[in-house]
Amino acid sequence: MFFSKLDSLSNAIKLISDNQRVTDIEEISIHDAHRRVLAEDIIAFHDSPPFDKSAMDGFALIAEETFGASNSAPKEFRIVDAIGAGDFSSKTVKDNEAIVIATGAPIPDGANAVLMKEYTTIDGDDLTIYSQVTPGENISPKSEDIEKGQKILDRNTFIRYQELGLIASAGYDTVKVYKKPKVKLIITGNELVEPTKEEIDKAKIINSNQFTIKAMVEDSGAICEICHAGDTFDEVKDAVLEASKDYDVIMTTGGTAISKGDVVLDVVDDLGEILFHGVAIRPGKPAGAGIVNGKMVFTFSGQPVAAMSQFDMFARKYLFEMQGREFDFHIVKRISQLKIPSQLGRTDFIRAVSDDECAKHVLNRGSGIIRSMVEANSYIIIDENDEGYQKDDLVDVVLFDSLLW
Ligand SMILES: Nc1nc2c(c(=O)[nH]1)N[C@H]1C(S)=C(S)[C@@H](COP(=O)(O)OP(=O)(O)OC[C@H]3O[C@@H](n4cnc5c(N)ncnc54)[C@H](O)[C@@H]3O)O[C@H]1N2
Ligand code: MOO
Repeated sequence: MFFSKLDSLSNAIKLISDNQRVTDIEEISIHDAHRRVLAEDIIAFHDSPPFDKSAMDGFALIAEETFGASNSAPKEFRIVDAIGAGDFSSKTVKDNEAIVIATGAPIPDGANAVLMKEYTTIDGDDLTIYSQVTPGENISPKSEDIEKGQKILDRNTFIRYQELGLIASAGYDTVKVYKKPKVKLIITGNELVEPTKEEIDKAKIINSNQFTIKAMVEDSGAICEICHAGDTFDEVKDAVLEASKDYDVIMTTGGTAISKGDVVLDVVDDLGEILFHGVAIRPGKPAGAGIVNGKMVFTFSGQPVAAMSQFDMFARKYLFEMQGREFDFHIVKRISQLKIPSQLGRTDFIRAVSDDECAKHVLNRGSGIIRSMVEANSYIIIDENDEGYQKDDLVDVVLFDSLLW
């Protein structure tokens, strides 16, 4: 595998989407449904509010009886009952009568408005009012928020806190959502060591990909378990085969290039089918993907920045769409503060610091410079048909924040 022919980024993405799978559906408590994706339409079981309710603390009365009331022309009413939230009154309000009512309590029969307490004085059961109200004033009508039987949310809606409130008010204590995909992250490389404050042995490298890629998986709504395989064909093969039985998606890092020991794609080829290996992108050219046991396998580079960029280019969309959630890069236009050279026929994802107007790419662009990803808040994307940009050209930018689950 010598990368003599590279797939275009768009073709590689298409090969993945042609093999898109969706997770099963599970029914979970609404307590656990925050940031999940609905796998059913939500049809309201109840009206909300379920009755005409008072929006203020005050007095339920007949609006027409208050007409003309003012500070200089107060009017007198008689208090005949009092209700708090959770109570209701069995009395019917008649002319010149009022019922003390709390915010949230049901409007009693006969009344058609609530006068706020601030515009009244009380002496025993005698109420003096100093303001008029119009019919319907300070009443939240039944079903103004949700109507029983109405479809209030569509399948595939992402459940934020706002949707949770609506779903609960509609009467759902459980909800059907897409299962979180289970991802096995297989880290290859005998040179890798765990983070340590001690001196690191010669030729060893701290395994940072296990942290970045796992976190990116979790940032895409999925669950990630890590395993460490060695570098040999058999070790990687065992790990991939095992993972393909119990996990929905497999990701590997390392061993994607062409030197001895870069066995990952050989394993995919042996166990299943390679969809692509080698893409006209920078960083991350040796990116690959394949199918083993019906499961998507993403093979990322060992180089930390290449692996993160490859995840963004290929895996994020796959994980989102597995859970019924659409994903596309949200491109915004920015003015490039620097000249950016690129090569025709290759798509570049260039780390950049962008604000509301401008983008400035990070100068140290090596695929091992994790700090460049930390400094950056965005990618400038240079299409394969562009040869780069001059200073002050408008460029396509994707903000990292727009990629998150
Ligand atoms: N002759 C060629 N050589 C290379 C090519 C090429 O086209 N022709 N492509 C280069 C590109 S681009 C990349 S990217 C890398 C990809 O290499 P591998 O995927 O085979 O990765 P490794 O060789 O295993 O490791 C590369 C580098 O990354 C470090 N590494 C590996 N795993 C981790 C980890 N879990 N955490 C942190 N760092 C890790 C590893 O120690 C190496 O330093 O190939 C180029 N070569
Ligand atoms: O992606 Mo490689 O890291 O382009 O050098």
